[in-house]
Amino acid sequence: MPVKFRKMFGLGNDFIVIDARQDSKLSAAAEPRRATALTDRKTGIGCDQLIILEACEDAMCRMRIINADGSEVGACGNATRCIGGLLFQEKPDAPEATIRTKAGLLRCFKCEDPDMITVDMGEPGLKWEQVPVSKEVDTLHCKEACEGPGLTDCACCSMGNPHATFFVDDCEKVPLQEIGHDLEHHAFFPERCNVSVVTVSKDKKSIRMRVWERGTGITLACGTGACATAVNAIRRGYVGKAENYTTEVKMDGGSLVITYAPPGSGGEKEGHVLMTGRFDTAFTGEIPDSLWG
Ligand SMILES: N[C@H](CCC[C@H](N)C(=O)O)C(=O)O
Repeated sequence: MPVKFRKMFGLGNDFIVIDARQDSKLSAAAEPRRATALTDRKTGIGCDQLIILEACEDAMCRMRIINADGSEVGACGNATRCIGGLLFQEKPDAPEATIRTKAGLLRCFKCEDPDMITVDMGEPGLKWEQVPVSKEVDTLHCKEACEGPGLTDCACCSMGNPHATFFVDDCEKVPLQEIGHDLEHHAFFPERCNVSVVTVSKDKKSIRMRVWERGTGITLACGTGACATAVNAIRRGYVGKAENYTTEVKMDGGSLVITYAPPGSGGEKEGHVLMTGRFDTAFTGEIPDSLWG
């Protein structure tokens, strides 16, 4: 029986989704050899991440995230919106959609626009050991990894996966394709990292972001990266109470609206990161036996 999949994407960040909730044997897709065969854009079906849904006792599903290089990781914001949308299509009257990942339990909420989802991405990890980075530093101002043209100023945090945000005058000019791999693998990041180069708009209402993703390379959008960028910009005071701790993160594939009211700032969700944006389903298909092996 051929294995079915859905091709979904969030702002151009694209996913092969395999639903193993009724057949746990399909979790075999997570094996690195099979995962990389599927994600390969030349010889496979092609995607940034492979997403596997599994049955879960304390959530509507478990979501496993495998990067294009076969590495399994803890969080994927764009995929979380896609799976949240899928769960609401299955249960339209559910007040929320819950997804368990390696990083924790995520709650998704419907928006007025049926193609949009809001996700409570939980609390960012702000301590050096939470990111993680290799030594005790102030994660808001890290000089250690600033090795690249124009990179002098980095802030780090975890969204269930490690992120480095480089604030620069003009992120369009950063040669991310050339320097992304070395930054991802910099010794300062013992679990590697996702790298964003960002420029805050003059009116403080938005942030332009380009991203090199751990285990995948440059993508059109990164949900957890947009969250990390907004958290680090708010921590630095580039966006604040006047903007209701909300900013728009503009990526190559489109924008996400992120709210992060820091602990003690008031508000029912203070300390949590809320991400709102589109999700799309492109098509469904069957995996050729040659790729499943
Ligand atoms: N490359 C990331 C996983 C996917 C994150 C991204 N696609 C998102 O939307 O958050 C990592 O290794 O942590």
